[in-house]
Amino acid sequence: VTGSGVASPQQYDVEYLTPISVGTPPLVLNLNLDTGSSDLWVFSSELPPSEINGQTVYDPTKSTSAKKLEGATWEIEYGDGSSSEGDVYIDSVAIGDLTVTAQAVQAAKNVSAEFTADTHDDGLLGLAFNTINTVQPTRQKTFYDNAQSILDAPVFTADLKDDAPGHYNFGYIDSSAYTGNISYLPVDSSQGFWMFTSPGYAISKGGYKITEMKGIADTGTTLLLLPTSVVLAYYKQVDGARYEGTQGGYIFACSATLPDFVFAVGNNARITVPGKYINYAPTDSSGTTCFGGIQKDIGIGFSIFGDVALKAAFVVFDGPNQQLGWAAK
Ligand SMILES: NCc1ccc(-c2ccco2)nc1
Repeated sequence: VTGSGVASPQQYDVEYLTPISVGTPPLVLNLNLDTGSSDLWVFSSELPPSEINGQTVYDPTKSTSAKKLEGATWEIEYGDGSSSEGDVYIDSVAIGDLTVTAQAVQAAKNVSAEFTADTHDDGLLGLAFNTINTVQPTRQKTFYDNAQSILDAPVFTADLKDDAPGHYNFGYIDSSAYTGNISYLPVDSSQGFWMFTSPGYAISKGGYKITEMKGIADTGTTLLLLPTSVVLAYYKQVDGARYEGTQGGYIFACSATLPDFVFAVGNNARITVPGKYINYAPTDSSGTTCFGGIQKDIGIGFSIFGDVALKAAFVVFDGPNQQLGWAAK
């Protein structure tokens, strides 16, 4: 079995939403497929109406295949400070032609203001490792983990694009979606993430710098968060760039020319993030000052290769072999 879902960018590619069917009759929810977390949670009929603002809600009483997981609860907080909590149903979940009949669907009873304000996002579908699922007393498996045994190949791929629809594919590698070869790196899943180490980087035509960057491939984070030394070296190449505390990051004139950022995948493969992707978005409606797509990974303990980096690549997530594949496209 294989499955494919389109990944549609929201404004400024802040996140990508994929239509997923839940329950019987199938209810289509637009979810944020997030390789940086492992909970599948959805806006639900159990929320106070004040916390719903246009989202489609899952009502388990209306799904003939829903079964309450008695006594199970969940609560999660994300790196951006957003959070949600609720209870759990076992129901059918499908992405394209791929159906998992007994998937834990975490129904939200409360969501933070950031989620209420994100009117097009009906929830998240976690694609990291089961060990960081938050359901208590018994943690639940991710959609990908449940699907592995029926997939043609036990992998999924992320093909995110700059201001254009891409795809998440399950069970196969679409050889028409990338160029050259796929270079595979070992994954350290001990913290529950798709964690890998890049041995170095280059800035535009600058020299290659050997410096280990341990980071996670995280489709649920918008930006590329890197070690301070690398970030300083990058913005040194951008005339007028400066760290603006009130904005919480590096800003520059929207008219600035931004160099490409190249990171190494193993010793002889490279992924080039075009400078255009690093001119992330205007900081205000005047469009004079822009916010950088590369920022510091301060306080996290590792780097985060978020959408700004991932949309420059075709990425293979291989759980059984604990490896990440990277290809240009
Ligand atoms: N890195 C996981 C994640 C994904 C989305 C969100 C979010 C907040 C408001 C809308 O969306 N927060 C965290």
